Amino acid sequence: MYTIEKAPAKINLTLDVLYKRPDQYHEVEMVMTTVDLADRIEFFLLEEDKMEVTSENRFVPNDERNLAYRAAKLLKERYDVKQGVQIKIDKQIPVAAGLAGGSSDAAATLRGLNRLWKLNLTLDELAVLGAEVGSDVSFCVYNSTALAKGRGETIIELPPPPQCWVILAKPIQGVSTQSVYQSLQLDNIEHPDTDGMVHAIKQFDYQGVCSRLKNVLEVVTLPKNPEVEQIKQQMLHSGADAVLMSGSGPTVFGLVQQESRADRIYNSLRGFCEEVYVVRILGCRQRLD
Ligand SMILES: C[C@](O)(CO)[C@H](O)COP(=O)(O)OP(=O)(O)OC[C@H]1O[C@@H](n2ccc(N)nc2=O)[C@H](O)[C@@H]1O
Ligand SMILES: Nc1ncnc2c1ncn2[C@@H]1O[C@H](COP(=O)(O)OP(=O)(O)OP(=O)(O)O)[C@@H](O)[C@H]1O
Repeated sequence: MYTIEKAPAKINLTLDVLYKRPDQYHEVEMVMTTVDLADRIEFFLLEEDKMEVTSENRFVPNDERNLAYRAAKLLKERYDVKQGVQIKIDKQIPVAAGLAGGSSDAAATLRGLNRLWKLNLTLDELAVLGAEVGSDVSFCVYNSTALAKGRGETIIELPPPPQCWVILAKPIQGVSTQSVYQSLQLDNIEHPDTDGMVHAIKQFDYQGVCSRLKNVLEVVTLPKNPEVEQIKQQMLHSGADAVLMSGSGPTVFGLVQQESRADRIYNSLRGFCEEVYVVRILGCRQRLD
């Protein structure tokens, strides 16, 4: 028996931090959506009681540190599954990029194994489990567009944003999410207009979405990674309607409506940025195979 799942990347249209919680996490409000840059994950049923995870990507651990492995272990233990699984990750999403690649692999593993092991859990149940693996995993279980609250695990789904092209560019140096949150000064934050962003999405207002892109973690990541600001400026100079760093960075995304402009931005970035992608917004729940 065998099944397959796609694990798409997410981008943050807004990211706000409200306060630091007693559990050391930060209370956040974020509007997130998905794009069609995705890892592809295969799951092979093993009658033997063992789990394996493999990926050709040298930055992805092939052991219990892998978030897909952690998700599988959690599901197996919680539902006392006696069968095993071999998980093969075809990594397409850049690692440590702010695109939730590992979280999306974990979420895809919950969906895939729910089928393979015939557990019949709902997406809502998988999302609750996902929160135990990481803050972004619950969002990735649904693969839609959502307002995320709490430490990221409280998901209020939204309609997809107006369709557009998304140019993603990742500087070489990855970023540690933990160190970005730790370095954030909470007393001087300029907060995004989260309600306005939600309204713009509901109204299908592309300009409204563009004018409200904001991520409070930029103030930490940008000074330490000058390439991020350079890429933002280059994208704007080449015709992007709006640009923002995703998550804790360092990936920058730009939005445009015309394909020709997306191509122009892509070509203008290829000189000084190795990893550049032109993708579409997915933004709604779908069966992704
Ligand atoms: C930056 C974002 O990707 C935006 O979507 C998320 O907030 C981070 O999600 P994630 O990578 O799944 O985060 P986790 O793996 O749960 O946590 C990594 C580290 O980030 C910090 N962290 C994360 C989420 C949160 N709401 N507050 C935090 O302070 C914590 O120090 C934690 O140890
Ligand atoms: N399946 C996986 N794919 C990618 N990285 C993984 C995976 N499992 C564990 N990791 C580890 O997690 C770290 C962060 O990787 P990931 O690509 O998820 O970061 P990210 O895109 O910044 O995540 P987020 O946006 O949720 O903060 C990597 O350094 C890697 O060692």
